[in-house]
Amino acid sequence: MAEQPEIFKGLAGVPVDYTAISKVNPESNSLLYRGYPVQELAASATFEEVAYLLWYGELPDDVQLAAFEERERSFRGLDHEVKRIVDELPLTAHPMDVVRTAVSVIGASDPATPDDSVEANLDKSIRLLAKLPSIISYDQRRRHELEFIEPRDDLGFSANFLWQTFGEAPELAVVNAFDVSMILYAEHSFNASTFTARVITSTLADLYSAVTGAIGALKGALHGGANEAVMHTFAEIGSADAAEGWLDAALAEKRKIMGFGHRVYKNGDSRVPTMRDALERMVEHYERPDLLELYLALETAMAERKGIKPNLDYPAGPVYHLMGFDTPTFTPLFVASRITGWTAHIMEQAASNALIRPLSVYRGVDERHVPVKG
Ligand SMILES: CC(=O)SCCNC(=O)CCNC(=O)[C@H](O)C(C)(C)COP(=O)(O)OP(=O)(O)OC[C@H]1O[C@@H](n2cnc3c(N)ncnc32)[C@H](O)[C@@H]1OP(=O)(O)O
Ligand SMILES: O=C([O-])CC(=O)C(=O)O
Repeated sequence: MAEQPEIFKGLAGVPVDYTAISKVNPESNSLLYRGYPVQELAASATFEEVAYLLWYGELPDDVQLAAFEERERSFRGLDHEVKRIVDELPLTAHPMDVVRTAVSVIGASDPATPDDSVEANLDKSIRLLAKLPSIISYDQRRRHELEFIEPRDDLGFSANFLWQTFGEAPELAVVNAFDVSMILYAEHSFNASTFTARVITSTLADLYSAVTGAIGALKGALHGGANEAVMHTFAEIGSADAAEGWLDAALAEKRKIMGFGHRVYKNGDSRVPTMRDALERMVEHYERPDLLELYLALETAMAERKGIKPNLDYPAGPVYHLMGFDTPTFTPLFVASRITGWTAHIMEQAASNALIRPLSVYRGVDERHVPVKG
């Protein structure tokens, strides 16, 4: 019998291409965006600066940043057509389905959709970055029978996002924590949704098609959907003293504990300490020490039972909860950030393309023949 090729299920451990956008290093537990450690960016840059860095390869100077911010702010509004189609979607639709549909509508209405020049793709990317907060806040508010709040062009990305969602001038501490989450979620090499975007781009399909596919890939609980699942877990557990018992029962049922584990990091996610600091600040701000106690109790129990550490979704979920976002809106918040990384990868793939088409090893029934009738 012919020797069977080795199969790498889930492409685990298989390098499939080069990238200059980010470097995930599990050995040093570090993450670099275009060479800069993500912790330094979270401490000293804004999310807009990080978006610029991911797309253009360098941090902007003051003039470049001012021009970039002005452009981003000018695209924040939503066309009537997008609102009309969102309004037609049932409230049973998950907010990720709403975001996916809205991006698809924007792509179908944009005359520049087939233009795959770098300039056109940068333009589409900044438009999507600017519009996603409007889409997400519009959807959360319609579910509470609240009117859409028009974007403000005197606020940065994160402050405006919070303003459009809650209709109150957000406090600086909250804006900062939200901005940190956007920076940390922005980019992570060949994760499942980014790879999906690259596969779609590799067929020469347009940027909107690639982003729509990436949103679908992010929705699943093994990827972006885990930030929502963390809050469901917390609701199920109730309080810190119930965490150990809950975990033992969940593990006995062979359940995956959402917000823990990672395909690449096996000794903790490089982004968690920064996001956990933000969580601690928010717990203090909103006076919810009980939430941090529950967070720590489950983290400790998971370390003891399985030796598995949290990923970024574990601290991000409770931060968004404290800010007042509805739980099903958490993964769309991930989209609002990751649009930067996805589109940077779409442009990188387009610039050095090869159709992505791996092989499979057939193990179905042997060749057979359709019986001749009559
Ligand atoms: C921003 C992000 O997208 S980060 C990822 C968010 N996803 C989650 O939080 C979902 C929960 N986590 C998981 O399901 C996994 O850790 C994944 C999918 C993220 C990574 O999975 P893989 O690299 O395929 O690792 P794999 O699933 O093979 O896990 C290895 C072992 O650890 C166990 N394990 C890994 N994560 C978990 C978990 N969260 N809960 C319980 N057990 C786990 C597996 O059951 C497996 O055990 P076994 O060897 O006894 O079968
Ligand atoms: O890298 C991954 O597999 C998942 C992840 O953490 C991310 O996309 O941020």
